[in-house]
Amino acid sequence: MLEPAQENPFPDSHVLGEGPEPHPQLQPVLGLIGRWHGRGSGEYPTLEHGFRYEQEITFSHDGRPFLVYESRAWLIDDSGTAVRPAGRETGWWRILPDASVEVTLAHPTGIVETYVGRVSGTEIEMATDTVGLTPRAKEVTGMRRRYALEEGGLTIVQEMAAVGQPMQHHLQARLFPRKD
Ligand code: HEM
Repeated sequence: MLEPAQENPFPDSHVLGEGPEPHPQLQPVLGLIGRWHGRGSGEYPTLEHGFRYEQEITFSHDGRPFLVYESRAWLIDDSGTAVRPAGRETGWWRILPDASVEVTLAHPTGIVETYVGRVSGTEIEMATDTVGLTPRAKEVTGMRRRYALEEGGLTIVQEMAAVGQPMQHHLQARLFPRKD
């Protein structure tokens, strides 16, 4: 019997120039690949107070035409001290030959979203196509996201329709590349 491979021969990479060659379809989103870290703030009309957070995102790839996406956020107080973990999500960003994107995201809050969108230059806009909810998840009916690479950073803005409220602002953040 053959010995099993000791190492996965198809590793992910979040560093351009290391690991597999990025698939040519990833050309429009190469600038996203890497690790990002920064701060944001959020609000929603059902919440008494707005909030501030830090966020870490990793975009990686394994040579196929999709990005592996993971995001973690934690709330911070006015002095910047970490308070508690907050939004966390993971998923896949399929990049199609016409620079359209199809994204699937899963959340620990019982929510699964699919998005459709488009890359235009250094900007990606997407909106939910479907939202799946487990029986006790909060009622989220739609989300819109905009990711923009500008001035060496990544700006993210998210709008949400949820808990009986129409589509409106929930989050905005500005992230910068991490060196590790
Ligand atoms: C950076 C990511 C995110 C952060 C830091 C964040 C933070 C928050 C905070 C602090 C609250 C107030 C309730 C609480 O204290 O937990 C909240 C409420 C909520 N968030 Fe977010 N959120 C994030 C992403 C998302 C995403 C991706 C969704 C939907 C898929 C979402 C949906 C909601 C909903 C439905 C509520 C409840 C509103 C209510 O019941 O009044 N959030 N969020």
